Amino acid sequence: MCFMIRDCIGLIIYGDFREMKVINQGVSQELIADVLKVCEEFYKLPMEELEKYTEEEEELSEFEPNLDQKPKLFIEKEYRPKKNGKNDKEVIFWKDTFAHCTHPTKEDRISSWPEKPKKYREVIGKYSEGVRKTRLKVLELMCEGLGLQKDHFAYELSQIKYLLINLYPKCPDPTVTAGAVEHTDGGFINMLLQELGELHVRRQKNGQWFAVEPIPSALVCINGMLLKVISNGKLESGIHRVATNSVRDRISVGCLTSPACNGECIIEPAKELLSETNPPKYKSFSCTEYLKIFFTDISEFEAALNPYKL
Ligand SMILES: O=C(O)CCC(=O)C(=O)O
Ligand SMILES: [Fe+2]
Repeated sequence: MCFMIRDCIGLIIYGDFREMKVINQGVSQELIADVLKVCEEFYKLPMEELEKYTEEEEELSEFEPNLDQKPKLFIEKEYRPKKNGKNDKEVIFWKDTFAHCTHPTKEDRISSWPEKPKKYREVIGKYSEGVRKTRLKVLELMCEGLGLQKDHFAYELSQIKYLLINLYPKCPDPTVTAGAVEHTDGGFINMLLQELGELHVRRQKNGQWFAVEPIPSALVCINGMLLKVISNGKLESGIHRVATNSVRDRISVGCLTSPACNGECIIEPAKELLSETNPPKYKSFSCTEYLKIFFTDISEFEAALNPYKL
């Protein structure tokens, strides 16, 4: 289904509203091309340069973005088989990820971003600002659709803006590797820039997977689990996975929006949505506590929500 809505943002929405693409969204095609170029150049830097951002024994699953998050690079140095927690099958993970906070784009924060490639700070700064505006708009539209105040996600709930630059190197045998195994994202919304396909999402109704074809200058929005909580189950979280390919390196850039992880932020179904006929499906919980479960329990897609279900 594809339709245009106010302010010329176009949303291409897949059946059950868990994934959609945003077009005409205020981040120009030139800027998108610059972002992909600068990300590609980043990963081509000499290893000594890249290693400035790696921390020994750091696992991707352990990261907890906070406002002071320094840039970190998670490299699959050996690309060796690991267990996929969900079904215990061995898969070779085939992805490196460079991650850092992007907003507010304060001087001291930007000074921790890479100085190389030369245009990294300028291009990523511009892009994150553009995506921030689009993301606010999309969240406002979701509020409108749900019947919430349009600033429901503003402030504390969307304090963390996190950028993930994923590199999936071309792979000799895509049948034994996974770019990303099936998962749901933990925050509210992930706005993804992808130049090549390989992203697949799963239909809730029949469990079938289908490929999300890239559209130049479109961002793919994936609902995270917390959106399910705030909407009291009305919006589903998007289950997705990434395959690898043997032809070209693939780069994707995710912009995640999550609540503050300062131990104080409380997540709960929006009170305006609750009634006798729509009682809360989740109790209130601390975002920090939830994230700990999210990063450790991968036994089910939504395992992190289990303790809070009513
Ligand atoms: O590379 C992609 O298309 C998706 C990456 C992803 O799932 C994520 O950043 O959470
Ligand atoms: Fe994801």
